[in-house]
Amino acid sequence: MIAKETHLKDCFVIEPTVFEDARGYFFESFNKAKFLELTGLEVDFVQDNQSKSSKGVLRGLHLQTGDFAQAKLVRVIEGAVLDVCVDLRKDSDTYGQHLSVVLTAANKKQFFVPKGFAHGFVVLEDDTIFSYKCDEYYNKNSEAGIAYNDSTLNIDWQLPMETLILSEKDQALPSFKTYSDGN
Ligand SMILES: Cc1cn([C@H]2C[C@H](O)[C@@H](COP(=O)(O)OP(=O)(O)O[C@H]3O[C@@H](C)C(=O)[C@@H](O)[C@H]3O)O2)c(=O)[nH]c1=O
Repeated sequence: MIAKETHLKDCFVIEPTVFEDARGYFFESFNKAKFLELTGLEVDFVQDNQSKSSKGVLRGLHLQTGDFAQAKLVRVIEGAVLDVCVDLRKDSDTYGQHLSVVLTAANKKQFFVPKGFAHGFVVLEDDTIFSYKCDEYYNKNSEAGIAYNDSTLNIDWQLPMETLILSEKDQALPSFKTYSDGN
């Protein structure tokens, strides 16, 4: 397993060691001790989530605030996504900057999104299954988000904007400025 640092502090791209043989493959999808050794971060995951989406579905940009802020370790089990996180830590040198990583079933990459980041992904293949671990429980009242198409963030989602499929909730998310002014 390797953990690659990124330009956003505490954000890591994890590449597991994959053992292939005549039966197929095996890899450790999470190992708390190795994660600590490689990243220096101690995480205590308490909830696992899984979603399935068609090509063009965009989920995000989401976060939970306050006591329910979540760090997430995300990956793709089937299909492919462009995964994006945005640094919303006001004391961070990279506040407002984002990072995009292509996660696929084939590359088996994982993305560690720390607390204090908004997170989202766009689905690049039909029947994509997305899976992630969270270090805090879901709390509806702590949910927040930022519009995926915010002009300040200017995220390249790699698919034509008019083909994207969003939930009603995600279509109503505020701009980066509106969110930042209130938090
Ligand atoms: C996130 C979540 C949702 N739900 C419920 C609420 C709702 O009825 C239904 C679907 O929720 P959503 O539309 O918010 O699902 P979704 O848009 O997939 O939300 C997820 O998006 C990605 C980008 C993230 O980073 C996640 O943290 C999470 O916010 O599932 C839970 O019961 N537990 C959870 O942890």
